Amino acid sequence: MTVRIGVIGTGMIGQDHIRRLTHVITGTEVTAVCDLDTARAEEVAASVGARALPTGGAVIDAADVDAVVVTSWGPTHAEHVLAAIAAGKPVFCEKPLATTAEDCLKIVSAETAHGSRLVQVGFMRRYDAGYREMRQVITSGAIGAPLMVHCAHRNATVPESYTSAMAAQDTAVHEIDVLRWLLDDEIRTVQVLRPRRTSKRYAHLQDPQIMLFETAEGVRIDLEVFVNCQYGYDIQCETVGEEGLVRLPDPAGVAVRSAGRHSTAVLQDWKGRFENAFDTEFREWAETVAAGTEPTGPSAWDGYAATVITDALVQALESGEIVHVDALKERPAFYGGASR
Ligand SMILES: NC(=O)C1=CN([C@@H]2O[C@H](COP(=O)(O)OP(=O)(O)OC[C@H]3O[C@@H](n4cnc5c(N)ncnc54)[C@H](O)[C@@H]3O)[C@@H](O)[C@H]2O)C=CC1
Ligand SMILES: O=C1[C@@H](O)[C@H](O)[C@@H](O)[C@H](O)[C@H]1O
Repeated sequence: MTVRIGVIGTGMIGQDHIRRLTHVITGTEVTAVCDLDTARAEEVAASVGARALPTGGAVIDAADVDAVVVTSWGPTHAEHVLAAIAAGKPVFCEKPLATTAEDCLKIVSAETAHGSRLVQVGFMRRYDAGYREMRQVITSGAIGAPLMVHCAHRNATVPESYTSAMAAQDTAVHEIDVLRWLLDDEIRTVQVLRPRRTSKRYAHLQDPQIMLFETAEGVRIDLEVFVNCQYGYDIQCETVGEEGLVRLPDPAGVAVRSAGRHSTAVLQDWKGRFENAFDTEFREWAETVAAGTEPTGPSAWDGYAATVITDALVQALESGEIVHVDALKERPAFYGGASR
């Protein structure tokens, strides 16, 4: 069976996912798209033989759409995800699930009332081969109980519209999800340290930031977010346990020896770094849609937890204090039972 997909939002990542669903993944086709920029939607639709429809609602309700991909701006996600649940259609929503915890909870309630999972959130790092292997090592017990995790999330540059709060909402949100999943643990406190600001970027921006987390099990996590590091896109993660450690590999690249130097290239953006992860993410999601089974990736609950924790980080950035993530509710049985 070919899964017929409707895509809401044909901007940067929407176009990348449409390419993926058309040319990389087998068993999927994009049949309908929409965008506020109708000319862009028409152009993208024509390039893959799809129809451009006027609104997200029209895409969701279309008879030739079996499942929906939401790649519009974050504040519009909740509306589209809720409409897809009301239509009983599987929906893959790029991060964030919603920009407020309240909207995330509306989605959780709607999905729970529907009675089975329909929503998957686009936290693609769970599909990265390195993170998957790291999780296997941790769960196998090979390094003993995890004690500390050291992470870095560096982007070469960001546009001027990027704000200090986005270091949590847009960037660290990926670590928040992948760390909860890696450790099978919940983040309970957060703190943000403000190092000297880089002079290479905008005066309004606190960059870099050091985020500190403590989990329910007492694991301490430090995360450097530096979104104007200049030299490239660099993701680091090292988990230290009682009996050893496991470190994320750098992406493979040829080693060049020339002019007295031995070097390998550093990737420049997330598209290249996580390309294989995005492919696997969509392949596995489409398989569940084709089989009529529940999605197995990050759930609406994970989307909710990520939003609550990023809210706490923004509060911690402003106050300089340790913030307890008290707002996070207990995970319902529908999503796998009580979190710690
Ligand atoms: N997983 C990841 O690593 C990444 C995820 N993202 C997420 O993907 C989403 C989209 O980001 P980009 O593609 O970078 O943004 P973008 O601005 O390039 O594209 C968004 C598109 O959505 C359209 N749009 C906005 N509201 C709409 C609505 N109600 N109906 C139809 N179209 C609408 C806009 O006109 C625009 O063309 C964001 O939520 C972002 O956080 C973005 C980059 C990487
Ligand atoms: O999701 C992403 C962007 O929105 C964000 O701006 C970047 O910092 C992340 O590295 C990327 O994965």
